[in-house]
Amino acid sequence: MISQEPLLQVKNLTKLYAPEKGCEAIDFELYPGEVLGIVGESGSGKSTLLNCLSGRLIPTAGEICYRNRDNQWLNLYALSEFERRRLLRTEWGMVHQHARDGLRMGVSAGANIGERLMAVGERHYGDIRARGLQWMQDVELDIHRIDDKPTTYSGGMQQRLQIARNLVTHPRLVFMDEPTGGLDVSVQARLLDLLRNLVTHLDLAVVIVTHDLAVARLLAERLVVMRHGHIVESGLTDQVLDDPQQPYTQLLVSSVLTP
Ligand SMILES: Nc1ncnc2c1ncn2[C@@H]1O[C@H](COP(=O)(O)OP(=O)(O)OP(=O)(O)O)[C@@H](O)[C@H]1O
Repeated sequence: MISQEPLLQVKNLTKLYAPEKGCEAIDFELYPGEVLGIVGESGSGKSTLLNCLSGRLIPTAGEICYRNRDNQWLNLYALSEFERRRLLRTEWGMVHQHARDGLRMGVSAGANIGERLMAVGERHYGDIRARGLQWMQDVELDIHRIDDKPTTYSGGMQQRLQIARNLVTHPRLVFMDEPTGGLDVSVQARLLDLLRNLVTHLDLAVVIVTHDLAVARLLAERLVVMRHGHIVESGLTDQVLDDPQQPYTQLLVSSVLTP
């Protein structure tokens, strides 16, 4: 359900490494429960934008405002780094393309899920363990492997674990960077199905970066198309993909451009 007040407001956001390298003058709003896809060819600025949005890369100009659980508007880069990190652990989640960037590989799967709960103040070992087991089930991981380290998991399993670790604290907003990239096609399809169900079931707001338009079509309600650091087209996913207005989007959709 999309409510009237946005969760995130992005105004004139700019982070440039060189002319047209990075992102420039980005404006959009994200509503609760909405999945926004950011698509574009390699080097168009998708990751730069996502890193700014998720509080991990300080922009050169512009503002990102987030409405928190207490209904207060926070200006992301007016917060201290400590407060931004706290948001990422509590109200937000971040699913990286490479699970090793989002997991602690040296501790068990159960600890990977449990430490997120501890970070939001849970202390009861039995409860933390029970929720770890439940989440392993929810992402279709074998619960008998809860004490194994992620290094012994396959790529697809690691990605499921990373998703469980992120969602266990019931974030309101999750950033995803190519969450199915680098996986086998069959593993990708099952993971996408799982993600779609979780996003709907938990009513999550998501910003997802992908160069795969099939992933965008399946998960995102709305798309922004980036080129050379700018948004060249945006709108409802079906509209953008079925009836692209801009020549660049037309090329992208007809797969003339390689990712
Ligand atoms: N730390 C950096 N220093 C200098 N230039 C950078 C840096 N990070 C990214 N860039 C440049 O900014 C541009 C946008 O990069 P970005 O990673 O945001 O693109 P992308 O759309 O996410 O690409 P991909 O799909 O390949 O990940 C590229 O030209 C890249 O080389």
